[in-house]
Amino acid sequence: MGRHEELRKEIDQIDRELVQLVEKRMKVSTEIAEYKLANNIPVLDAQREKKVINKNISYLTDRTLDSYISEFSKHLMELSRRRQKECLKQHTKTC
Ligand SMILES: C=C(O[C@@H]1C=C(C(=O)O)C=C[C@H]1O)C(=O)O
Repeated sequence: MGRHEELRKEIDQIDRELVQLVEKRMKVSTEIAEYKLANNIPVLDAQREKKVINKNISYLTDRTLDSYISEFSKHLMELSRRRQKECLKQHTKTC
């Protein structure tokens, strides 16, 4: 196997793990949505999102990746909120 192929295999394995973790995160987010619905709490919590971004950046060892992780976290939470809203709207068993 050439080096390119070898590295792509590595990326594929990382993506598999990432997808599994994103799925897990989305499920927890959905549970939070249920709690919010029951307790009349809005989906967006801007303060919490700032903390999540800073926390995630702090996990990095490579400081040159700060802005990427900041952006990644923002995207992730945007999707998480979208999923929460979708679940609250439909309120089906799929969520
Ligand atoms: C999951 C929550 O809902 C929203 C999504 C967040 C996330 O995906 O981490 C964080 C804050 C909220 O805007 C939460 O309130 O914890």
